[in-house]
Amino acid sequence: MIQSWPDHLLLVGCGNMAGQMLSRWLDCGLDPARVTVLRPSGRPVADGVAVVTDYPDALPAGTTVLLGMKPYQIAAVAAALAPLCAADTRIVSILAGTTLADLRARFSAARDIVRAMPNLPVGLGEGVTALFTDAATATQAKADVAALIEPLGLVEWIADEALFNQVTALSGCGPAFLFRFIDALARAGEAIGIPADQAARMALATVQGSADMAARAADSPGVLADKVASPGGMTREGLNVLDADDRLLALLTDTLAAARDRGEAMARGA
Ligand SMILES: NC(=O)C1=CN([C@@H]2O[C@H](COP(=O)(O)OP(=O)(O)OC[C@H]3O[C@@H](n4cnc5c(N)ncnc54)[C@H](O)[C@@H]3O)[C@@H](O)[C@H]2O)C=CC1
Ligand SMILES: O=C(O)[C@@H]1CCC=N1
Repeated sequence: MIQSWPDHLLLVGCGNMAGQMLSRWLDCGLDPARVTVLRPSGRPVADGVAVVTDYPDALPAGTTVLLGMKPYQIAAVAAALAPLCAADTRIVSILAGTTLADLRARFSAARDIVRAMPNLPVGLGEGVTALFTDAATATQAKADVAALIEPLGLVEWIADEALFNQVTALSGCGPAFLFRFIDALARAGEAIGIPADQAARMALATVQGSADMAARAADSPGVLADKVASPGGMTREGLNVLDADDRLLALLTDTLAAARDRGEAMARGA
C-alpha cells in the first residue's frame, strides 16, 4: 500500500500514547518536517520534528490535529485551539471517555472529527486502534484517517459510539491487563519454587509464543487450550482451577466492566 500522509500533523500532547503513534509513523516514513508537537515541557521528540510550547498564530490549511493530552485538559486545549480550526482542520482524538458530541461542541468549525482509541503496541505496528465518527465527517476524511492509523496495527471501526468505552476497556486498557497477567504468571512460578529471574523470562516467552501461535492458528484460543491439555494430564488440572465457576471469565468481565464504567464517568465529567 502507498501511504499518503497528512501535509501537516499537529500533536497536542506527546506522552506515552501519542509518542508511540508518532514513533511508528516516523518509522514508516512520515516526514518529520510535516509534524509539529505542542507540549508544555518543550522537550525534543525526534529528529526533525518541531516542538512548540504554545499554539501557533494559525494552522496550515488541511492540518490534522491529534489530541493526545489527558482528557481533563480538553477544556483548556479547546479554548486555545478551536479558534485556529477551520472547516478543513481534521481532529483525531485519543482522549478516553470524551464523546464525539463533546468534541463537536468544542471544535464547531471543524467538519471532520474522529475518535481513535489506540493501545501502546502501536509503536511496534502491532497495536489495536478503534475508530468512530459520525455522518458529518467526510468520506475522504474517514479514508485518510484510516490510512494514517493503518501502519499502527489492527484498525476496527466501531459502528455505535455507545460501545466505545467497552472497546477502550478491552484493547485500549488491555495491554495493562496482559502485563499484569505476565507478572502474575511469573510470580506464581516463583511461588511454586522457580527462581524469580527464570520465572520472569519463561512467563514472558510463554505469553509471547502463545499469542503469536494463536494469531497464526486456524483454531480458536479455546480449542488451542484443549490441545495443550492431555486427557488426565497436568494442564487439565490447571485449567480446572481457571474454569471453576468461570473464575477467569468472571474476573476479566469485572475488570473490563470497571474500566468501562470509569470511561462513562469521565464522559460525565467525573
Ligand atoms: N496510555 C495509554 O495506553 C493510552 C492512552 N490514551 C489516551 O491518551 C491520552 C494521553 O495519555 P498518556 O499518553 O498515557 O498520558 P501522558 O501523561 O504520557 O501524556 C500526556 C501528554 O500531554 C502533555 N500535556 C499536558 N498538558 C498539556 C496541554 N495543556 N496541552 C498539550 N499537551 C499537554 C504532557 O506533557 C504529556 O506529554 C489520554 O487522553 C488517554 O486517554 C488512549 C489509549 C491508550
Ligand atoms: O487509562 C486510561 O484512561 C487510558 C485509556 C486506555 C488506556 N489508557
